[in-house]
Amino acid sequence: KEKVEITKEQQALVKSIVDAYNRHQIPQDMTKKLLQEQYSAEENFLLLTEMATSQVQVLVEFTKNIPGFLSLDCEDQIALLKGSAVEAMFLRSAQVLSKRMPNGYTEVLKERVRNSGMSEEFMTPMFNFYKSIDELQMVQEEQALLTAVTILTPDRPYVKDYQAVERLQETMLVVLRKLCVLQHPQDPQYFARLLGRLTELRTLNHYHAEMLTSWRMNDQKFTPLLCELWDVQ
Ligand SMILES: CC(C)NC(=O)n1c(-c2ccccc2)cc2c1CN(S(=O)(=O)c1cccs1)CC2
Repeated sequence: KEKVEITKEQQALVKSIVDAYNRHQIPQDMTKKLLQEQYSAEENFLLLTEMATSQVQVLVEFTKNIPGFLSLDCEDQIALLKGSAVEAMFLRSAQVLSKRMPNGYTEVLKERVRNSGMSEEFMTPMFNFYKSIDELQMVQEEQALLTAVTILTPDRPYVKDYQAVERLQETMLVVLRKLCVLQHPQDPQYFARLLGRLTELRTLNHYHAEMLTSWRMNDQKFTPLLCELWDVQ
């Protein structure tokens, strides 16, 4: 039986990342707004725009707290944020949905997302992803570390110092694997399943790019931040 030990410094690393992850949550009132009275597709779209824009700001703050991130080359920091923003948004969305919310809230939230002018063809992969994350019932340490691992993916476009990013990601993966072994002793495949979600997440990048071009409401407006991030308009 493998004896898994988390070192003091690894504990400190997890603590700083989880604190950052909890400090930088999307304002609850935003998700509550989605739960209030019946909205039209246009209003749902606007709410998602607002939430996604807020999520990008939250993502930047969270990323700055990943130990070692700010020591990376500045242009690589931008390349990592730009390259992981969509995946981080879908991961955060899945984590919002897998939270224990008062019964019925989750369904209402899903209904609003479904009725936001998005083409049906993207609903299936997106909701399949949400379901596969929910099934994992991740604890907050795993959620925070998985988000950090996603951001620190070295093979994003325009990353120059691949090795530096790979070293940081490796540090996160070593700790995440230990946490999974300790948290899910009965499921030795848990860590592997967690990494499998990252592969599924990458496929959503492709759908997202098509989503943007195929948005049914032709007069939809994204915020300047989202346009900058996604190279649209
Ligand atoms: C929690 C936040 C980050 N999630 C969010 O904004 N969602 C959610 C979502 C999922 C579960 C619960 C609550 C919300 C579904 C979708 C988005 C955003 N995108 S988007 O960024 O492409 C977009 C931006 C503007 C128009 S469309 C479309 C799909």
